[in-house]
Amino acid sequence: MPSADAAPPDRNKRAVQCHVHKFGGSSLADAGLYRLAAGLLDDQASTRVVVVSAMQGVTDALIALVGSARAGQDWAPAWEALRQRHRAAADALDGDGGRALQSALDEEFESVRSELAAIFGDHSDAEALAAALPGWGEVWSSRLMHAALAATAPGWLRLDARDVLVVHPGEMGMAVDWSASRTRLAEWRAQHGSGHVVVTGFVARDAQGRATTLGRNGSDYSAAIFANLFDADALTIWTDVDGVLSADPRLVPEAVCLPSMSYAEACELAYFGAKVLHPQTLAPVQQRGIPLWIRNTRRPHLPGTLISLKSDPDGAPVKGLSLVRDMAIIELVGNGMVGVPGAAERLFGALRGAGVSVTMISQGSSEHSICCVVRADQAQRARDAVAVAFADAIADSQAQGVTLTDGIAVLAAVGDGMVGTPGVAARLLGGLAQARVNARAIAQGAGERNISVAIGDKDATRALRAAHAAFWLSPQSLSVGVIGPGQVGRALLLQLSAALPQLRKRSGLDLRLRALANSRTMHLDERGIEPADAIARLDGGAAEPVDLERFASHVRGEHLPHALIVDCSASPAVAALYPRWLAAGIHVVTPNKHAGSGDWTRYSAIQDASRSGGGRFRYEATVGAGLPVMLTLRNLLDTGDELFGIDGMLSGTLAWLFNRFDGSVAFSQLVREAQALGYTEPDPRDDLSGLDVARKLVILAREAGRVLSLEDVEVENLVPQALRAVSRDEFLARLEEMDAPMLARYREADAQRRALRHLARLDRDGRASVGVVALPREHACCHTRLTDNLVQFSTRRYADNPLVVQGPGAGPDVTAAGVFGDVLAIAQSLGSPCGMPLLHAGVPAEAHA
Ligand SMILES: NC(=O)C1=CN([C@@H]2O[C@H](COP(=O)(O)OP(=O)(O)OC[C@H]3O[C@@H](n4cnc5c(N)ncnc54)[C@H](O)[C@@H]3O)[C@@H](O)[C@H]2O)C=CC1
Ligand SMILES: N[C@@H](CC=O)C(=O)O
Repeated sequence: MPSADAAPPDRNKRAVQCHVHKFGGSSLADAGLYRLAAGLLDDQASTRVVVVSAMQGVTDALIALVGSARAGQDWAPAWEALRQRHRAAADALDGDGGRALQSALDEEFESVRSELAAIFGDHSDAEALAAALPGWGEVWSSRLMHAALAATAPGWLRLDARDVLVVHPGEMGMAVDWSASRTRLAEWRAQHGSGHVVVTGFVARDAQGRATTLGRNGSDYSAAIFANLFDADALTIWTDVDGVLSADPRLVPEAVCLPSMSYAEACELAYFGAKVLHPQTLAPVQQRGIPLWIRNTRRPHLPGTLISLKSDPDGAPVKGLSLVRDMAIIELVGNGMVGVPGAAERLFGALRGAGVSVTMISQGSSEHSICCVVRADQAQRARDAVAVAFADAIADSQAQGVTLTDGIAVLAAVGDGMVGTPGVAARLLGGLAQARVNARAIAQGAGERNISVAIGDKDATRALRAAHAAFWLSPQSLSVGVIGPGQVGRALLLQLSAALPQLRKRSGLDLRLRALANSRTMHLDERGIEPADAIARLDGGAAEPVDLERFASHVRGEHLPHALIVDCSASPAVAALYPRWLAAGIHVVTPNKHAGSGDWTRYSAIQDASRSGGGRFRYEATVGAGLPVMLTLRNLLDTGDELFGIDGMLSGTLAWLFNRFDGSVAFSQLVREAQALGYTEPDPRDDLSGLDVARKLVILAREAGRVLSLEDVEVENLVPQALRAVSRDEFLARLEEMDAPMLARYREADAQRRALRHLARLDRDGRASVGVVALPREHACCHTRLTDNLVQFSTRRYADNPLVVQGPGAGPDVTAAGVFGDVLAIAQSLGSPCGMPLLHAGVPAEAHA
């Protein structure tokens, strides 16, 4: 684009003299929207210039009309439909204003009818008419906008850009003849005055005086050209998005609207696929330093994005990410190219000759190969041209050949803040690596404003989301799924709901509940569910039948850096899925004891998957609920201590029952109370049979490196034989059958001044046992309260006087707190790879209409 004269004026030094506003077709779909647009021009600029696109869909309709006329088809019905649409809008906008607007439109529609007839009849002017005809939409639109504005304030002028704007075809699209256009505008203003003006976008005149258009996206370009010609202080492009977003929000739900960016950043993003701005648009405003706002017509209360000389000074290294799909890599490999001048020139000369545009270039310092990325639809042509150019070198074996790899996309990270900031590429490539996306080629210019990575097109969305997460989200962002909102799961959701705002604020921990499942249904949510409302969703219309495979892949997602599943069920079937989840990189936290105490092969698979770089596995709450039992054991062992034995009380339910049971209240009634308080397992027989405690002992023993399984534990079962095999409901109905034997046992112990306590023991030689013991009343275990667990670790360091962990060992709240602690431990261990600031500024994309 040829240079516009005049240096950028200092626009901060004076009040706004002239503000150019541009409305796109999406903002001008009907009469109501014209009025809405007119109502937005409430700035105090002394001159307001409004550049309009055609009504939504009209340019496409005109192009289709030209196509029909060329093909000899009947174009009249479509022409009439277009006319009626404009008449209706004119009627609504200019109802009482006489016939002036209608007759002007009628006259112009008649001109279009004649032009279509000429194209249909293959008149000698047909080509020129066909090129200019799509521009009529802007002419009509300017009339409608003029009517809408005239109703709000008098004195609006209307300028047909074809009267002043002179253009000629250039290498990069239509180029402006600035001098001729400026002179013509001055003449026009001298003739019409310098009031507020409505201008047709998209249209112009060529050097021969023929009407033409600026090509696709030409209306934004027109607005920038007129901002330059009017020497405006500001240009606002009103559109249907809130501004320039950090990434395409259809692909990245987390995309944010950027408050500001530099021309250079906007240009890079525009070149690399951000649809909101065409690169050509920027040059006329950049040359005169005119600030450009992108704002949403339907949400004018939002500030939009300001594009100006300066970048946002918030220090964020990357402003936006863009993706170009449907690309291919052309690679030339050759030993004979090493150190030989001119190979690159020959290659790019060949591509130029074939009319192929190169999007990205990458060459290793060995010069052994050079690759470039081109559009897929030009790839074969590009390959053939390079093969011909290097035919002699290939014949001489100086070059090995030219390869074409299709199915490529280019992901670009753009930002002025990248200049001189170490670690940007590391974060980008680290994000891609985490999402298991392979970088096929990488390019960064010495300008350091853009890092481009060629990737497989099938990975494009995943890559974009991963890269976005790497720059915009806290590295401690976790996508969370919760299974089993029963007693513990519910308590956890409430704790999450209460703690999350503070956690986010104080420590940058960003836990997003995105999935919830019970044994029947699940609810998956892309953006995140408020935990306190989550359970209601399982019964709502958005719930679906549970499918834990889909559940896990949703939680794993692609746009959050980490994923975590919390299993609050007591299901062995769910525990069986842990190895797969961990291997897929999903962290697992659980109070479910089946994984830690179940089948040895599965236990080993879980530990292996976790150790070999998959997700992390934490299950502190399986023993002692919220007490730091496992943590204490791990610390002892990790610091070199040696475990001799473990003994104590490991059941909250049994501790509570034996603390309360004094013969005055039936044992069965106490069991029912314990169940109602949420202390028991879903089936209380797991507690009463000693199985639950046996599981805990196995978990601790394995944590200490012992190979112990449930079958190895000697277990005393308190459940009468007749109740062991019946259903859970029948067991609960017949609970009273436990009363007599338990009362007898209590009386026998009481007679000996002893108290009943349920104890677990793991010996130095590996023997494990659990059961009820009548202890002297002075024994430490008889001085516990409520659900207290008491766990004694005898070790080399704590040989004479064991280390004791004591406190409440059951109940939804304390268990949930233990689970939450594990979640936080994992989240806190996920650090930023290179410690650079993230970009938090901006309006979240969820705010988008
Ligand atoms: N209650 C307590 O004090 C403690 C409990 N635990 C453990 O916490 C877990 C939960 O206990 P509670 O909340 O008391 O049990 P609960 O019976 O109240 O809740 C279990 C939940 O798991 C869901 N569920 C069961 N099978 C499922 C499957 N196959 N798929 C998806 N969801 C399934 C159920 O729908 C229910 O929502 C158990 O593993 C228990 O051993 C651990 C320490 C203490
Ligand atoms: N039912 C268990 C709950 C904790 O694991 C118990 O009572 O200890």
